Amino acid sequence: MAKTTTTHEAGPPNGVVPTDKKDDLNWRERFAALGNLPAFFRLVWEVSPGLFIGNATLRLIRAAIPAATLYIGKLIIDEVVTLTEANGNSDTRYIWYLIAAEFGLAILSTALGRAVSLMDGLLGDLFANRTSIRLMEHAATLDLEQFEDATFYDKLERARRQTTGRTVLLSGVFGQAQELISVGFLAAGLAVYNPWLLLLILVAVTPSFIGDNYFNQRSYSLSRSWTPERRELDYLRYVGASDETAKEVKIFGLSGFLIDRFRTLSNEFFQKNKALAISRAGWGVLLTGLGTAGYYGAYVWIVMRAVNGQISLGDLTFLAGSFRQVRASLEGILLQFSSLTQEAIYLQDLFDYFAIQPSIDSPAVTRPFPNPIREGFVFENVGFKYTNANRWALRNLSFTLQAGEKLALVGENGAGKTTLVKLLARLYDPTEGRILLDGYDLREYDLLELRRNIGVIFQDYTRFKMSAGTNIAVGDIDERTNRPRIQASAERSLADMVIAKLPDGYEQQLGRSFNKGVELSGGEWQKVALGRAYMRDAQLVILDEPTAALDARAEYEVFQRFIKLTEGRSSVIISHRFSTVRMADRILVLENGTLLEIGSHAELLEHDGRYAELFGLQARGYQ
Ligand SMILES: Nc1ncnc2c1ncn2[C@@H]1O[C@H](COP(=O)(O)OP(=O)(O)OP(=O)(O)O)[C@@H](O)[C@H]1O
Repeated sequence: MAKTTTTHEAGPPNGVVPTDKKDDLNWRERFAALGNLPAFFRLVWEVSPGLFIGNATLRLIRAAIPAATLYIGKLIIDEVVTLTEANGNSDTRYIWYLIAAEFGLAILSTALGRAVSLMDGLLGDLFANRTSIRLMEHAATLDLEQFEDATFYDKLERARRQTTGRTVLLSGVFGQAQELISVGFLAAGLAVYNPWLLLLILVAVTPSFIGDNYFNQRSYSLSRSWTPERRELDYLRYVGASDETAKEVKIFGLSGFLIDRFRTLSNEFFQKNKALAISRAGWGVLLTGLGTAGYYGAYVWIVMRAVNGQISLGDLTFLAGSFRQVRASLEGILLQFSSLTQEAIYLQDLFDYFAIQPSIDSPAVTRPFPNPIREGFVFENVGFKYTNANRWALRNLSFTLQAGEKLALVGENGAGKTTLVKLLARLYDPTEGRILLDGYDLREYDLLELRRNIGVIFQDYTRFKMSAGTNIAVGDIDERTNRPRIQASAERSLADMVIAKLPDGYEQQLGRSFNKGVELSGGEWQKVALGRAYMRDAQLVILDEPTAALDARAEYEVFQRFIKLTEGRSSVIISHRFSTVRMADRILVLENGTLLEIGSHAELLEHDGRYAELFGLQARGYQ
């Protein structure tokens, strides 16, 4: 791959192409999305059954409070009327009990409200952590190729957003259930007086419900169809204001260009959103106006009945209060319902992401990994094409990497060297042909065991913003506390000299993103990354140009040591420096994804083909 940077920094994804446009969801799909709720609750339950049950119980109790409070209010007013009529000749103890009861309910309601939001918060945090962990666990199982696909990235980004936003759904659904039960109590009270009142309420709240649903659907469609652009916005924000890119942004004066692009994109989104928000607000006023009219219609009816002496003053306050509450709660429930279906649809993105399955995996029955490797790796007519590419990155490739052999790969940029290495480590599987290890297809071995036996240091290795010691230990992370081993690896890769100069030595935080972090030079980073190759007891060690930033003397020394220290083990070295390449037992020359020549340095010079030509070119350059 023609790369312009040498390292892979932990930044946001780039590469923005249109994604799948499943943006217009109808009612049926919205209801179907509610089907995600049971799975969601299973996840919440797994997080903490205790908090789950506690939350549900407290909410149930709280649901009964509004109806009880209103009813006690009615009793108080009726009692006041009785006491007034009795002209002070009556016992007032009863009314004090009633007031005490109402006070008790008010205190209970506040206490329960606090307890419930505390539990919501705790559950939400636990859920967010658990989902983030699952997200990372799942990402670890997926194919490298899936990460290079823009549609996949959109899914991943939507899923990532789910990890933090789902607390809203959590309290939303619990709150809905609580409100529904609460409405049930109040509605029962209303129905005793007149069931038609309930029908009137339903008619009054329906228009605004339909309106809200419609607008929620449109805003979901808008936000979803804008996923790629939002990713681009994130990316622009990152490139425009990050320590990683600041150098080039300044030198090339890119900030104007980046800001213009950001402004154009964000403004376009803002305009679309604004249009939607304005029309939503306008319709909202009209439709809720209808609801209000319905409410006052019923209110007039209740007041007239009280005036005519058909119901008591207490009944009047109870009915008017119940009516107002039922209407507000129903409106809330219906409103919440549409945002609930919306949340449930977003949830679909999370489950979609978890449903993605890797295609590169271990077979059900695996073959024991050879230790030691006896015959080596055999490429049999191997061809590979990247999914999104229309040309073959490798084609008709047949050769053997013998056990214990040191093989160098040579070829121009884009010839397919890195791709070949990725096939060896099963980051991809061949599109055509097969790769055998000791006579059996690589796909027959356990994937993790294969990877454990292969150590690769890529040219775009990751500069982890962690300690120097950890940056070496990632070569075999289980050994991260094994300081002698880390030190031995550092000595072998010449990183020990780099680390000796750091104030905190192996504990030194690297990279400037964190407090007290120290930045290394390109060559120093490479020496640290090279240490990873020595951490692992791999049978095949691959170095994909990890020495490009080293000075000539350091590279020579690194490879001298490498050849000596990996004695008896197979290795593959990719380098554009022929002084390094010639140290290998054999050299494989790739051109446009095909094998041009293979042989030892002497043989290839003798052959006087492309290798001899390139070698001569570089040698002359030094004369
Ligand atoms: N992830 C990818 N998706 C699509 N095409 C890719 C991908 N990676 C590499 N390619 C293409 O495959 C071809 C071979 O790339 P590869 O990285 O193997 O070359 P290379 O020989 O290692 O090059 P270099 O010397 O520049 O590192 C190139 O044409 C490149 O554009």
